[in-house]
Amino acid sequence: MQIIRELGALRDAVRALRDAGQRIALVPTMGALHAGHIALVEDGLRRADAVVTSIFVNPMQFAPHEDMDRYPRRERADAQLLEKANAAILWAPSVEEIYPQGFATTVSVSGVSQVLDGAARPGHFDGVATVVLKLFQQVKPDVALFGEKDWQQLAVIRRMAADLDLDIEIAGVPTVRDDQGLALSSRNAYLDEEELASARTLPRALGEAAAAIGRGEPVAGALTAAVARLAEAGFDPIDYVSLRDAETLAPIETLGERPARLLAAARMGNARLIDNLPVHVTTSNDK
Ligand SMILES: Nc1ncnc2c1ncn2[C@@H]1O[C@H](COP(=O)(O)OP(=O)(O)OP(=O)(O)O)[C@@H](O)[C@H]1O
Ligand SMILES: CC(C)(CO)[C@@H](O)C(=O)[O-]
Ligand code: BAL
Repeated sequence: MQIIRELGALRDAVRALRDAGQRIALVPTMGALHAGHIALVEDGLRRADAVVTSIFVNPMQFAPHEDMDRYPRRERADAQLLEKANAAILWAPSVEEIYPQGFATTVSVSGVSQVLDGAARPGHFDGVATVVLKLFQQVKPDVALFGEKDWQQLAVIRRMAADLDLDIEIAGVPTVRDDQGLALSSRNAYLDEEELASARTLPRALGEAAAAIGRGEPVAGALTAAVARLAEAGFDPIDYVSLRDAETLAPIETLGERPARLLAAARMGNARLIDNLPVHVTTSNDK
């Protein structure tokens, strides 16, 4: 695996892959890699011949009070994991390489960027869209893979790709969870054992609410019960637990024809955690 830090070298390496007839997948990350990231690389290798993984802790998507400075950084271990997963290139640029002096452009996807995490973290998705479009321009992948754990991010990127006619397939990869259902996340490293145990209430509360709504119970009651469970487990603040249209993220009060998603964000200790699940109508014949 090549580790590349400069744009000129990246362009040369990508061109060489393309000249060799290879289809290219891009997996953008912020590093501190875990099995969720590796699932993206593995899926990339099923969809393309060569995977480029980027590691870049993007200052533009962090607010000044957020955890940019203490975000876990462990490039050496990350490189070993990627090598083992058969990634072709690790693209690990510096902040100056991505945002040189004078950088002045922002990509802003309205609507889907402004609700939920976009409301809780103003400007966050502008930072994500801007850096992802830059990564797309740098690597020019055939396909780019994103985790469903960050469901809203995936929706923002799909919207951007459609709106800007990007000729790149955007693939969502199912959330990888630990054996008790907690979504793997680099920020789980901020939790001690006790907090980790409490954090596992998040997928359980979402699972129960999704099942209740699927059975036809009132949405508002199911959401209120989930919030109460999270509060009891020690989540504070609970930014949202909300039923949304899976694509537009518009609020939903009753299940209809379009796919629905239940999304939540809440803080446990020093970690702000997010999670989401699909919500399907079930009948008494369903298991
Ligand atoms: N558990 C997971 N399952 C599948 N994909 C994941 C998982 N966790 C992260 N990803 C995906 O990996 C990509 C890079 O995410 P990122 O580097 O921010 O990791 P993270 O674990 O989500 O970190 P954070 O704790 O900062 O949210 C994103 O597309 C994200 O959705
Ligand atoms: C997509 C991304 C790499 C952009 O910085 C980041 O938001 C992430 O890791 O999910
Ligand atoms: N995984 C999303 C990146 C962020 O929280 O900034």
